[in-house]
Amino acid sequence: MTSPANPTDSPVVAFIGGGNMARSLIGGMIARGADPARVRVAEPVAALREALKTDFDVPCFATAAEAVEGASVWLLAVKPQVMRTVCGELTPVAQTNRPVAISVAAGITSSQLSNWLGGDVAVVRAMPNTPALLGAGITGLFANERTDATQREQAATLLDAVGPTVWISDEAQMDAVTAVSGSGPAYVFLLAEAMQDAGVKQGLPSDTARQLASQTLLGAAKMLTELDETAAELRRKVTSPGGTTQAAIETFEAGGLRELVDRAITAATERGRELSAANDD
Ligand SMILES: NC(=O)C1=CN([C@@H]2O[C@H](COP(=O)(O)OP(=O)(O)OC[C@H]3O[C@@H](n4cnc5c(N)ncnc54)[C@H](O)[C@@H]3O)[C@@H](O)[C@H]2O)C=CC1
Ligand SMILES: O=C(O)[C@@H]1CCC=N1
Repeated sequence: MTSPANPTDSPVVAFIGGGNMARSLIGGMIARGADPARVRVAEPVAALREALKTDFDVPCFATAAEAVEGASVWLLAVKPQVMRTVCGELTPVAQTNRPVAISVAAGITSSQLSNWLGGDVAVVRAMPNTPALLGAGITGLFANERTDATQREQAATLLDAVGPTVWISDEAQMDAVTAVSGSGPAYVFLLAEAMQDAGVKQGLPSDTARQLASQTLLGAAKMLTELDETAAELRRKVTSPGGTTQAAIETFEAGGLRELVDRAITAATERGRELSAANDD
């Protein structure tokens, strides 16, 4: 988080839900200098509250109503399936205090969130990912028409603490953002698992295979983000004609990797739409 000249200039942020995604965001914010006293967390699971207190020294509460006391920014980080109930608990205070509600929930739309919080509420949808924990996340953002410039700035500043942010002007695209970058780390972890397992099958010790696969993914990601070359160009530079890479790439292409990735991302995008539809009246 950008360090304000006076730490009390930063808004008090209430996290509703202290699970995996909240933990990644809180960890990233604290590592970048956010004041733990200005981050409040509602989490019903006592063990998760204890871990958040121990690791980040943030005040934790069993209920959402306690956590939002004095908070002008709410970060809703519960599962899509329980979002409506959680918003229902917060409706009176949302209508009185007029916070900006930032939701990281997949699929749930800004109009659903605004309605569930009593109507006419400033809502920002954010789709971060778990590399946020290491400050290496990326977040897609969408703001509804009720948000003002200060609230959009607050949302962007909060998420900028854990990696770059990208504003989306068409809310319908948030499901595609979710499918590419929200869920994306899991695809990379799946690839890492498969590379490690295949390396072990070819005779490498497990630790060695893990180190080789992990550092290769890190190095390739650094080239993708730091060099001014496309993924296709970088791939071609590894692929010597008639060499080992060509043998592997041809196997991937023959196996339909591109179509498989397309089908996977289409399925994730559609699941986002279903999560929204399942929560409509
Ligand atoms: N895990 C990920 O990589 C990402 C998750 N998201 C979104 O983040 C949200 C949370 O996902 P995860 O952190 O993975 O799930 P999670 O299950 O780890 O965390 C949700 C937490 O909410 C708590 N909770 C349930 N009812 C509550 C209530 N009434 N008040 C306060 N807290 C309550 C649960 O005890 C749980 O710890 C989801 O909506 C998901 O779509 C978005 C981007 C990436
Ligand atoms: O799997 C999910 O639904 C959430 C949203 C993006 C990553 N995890």
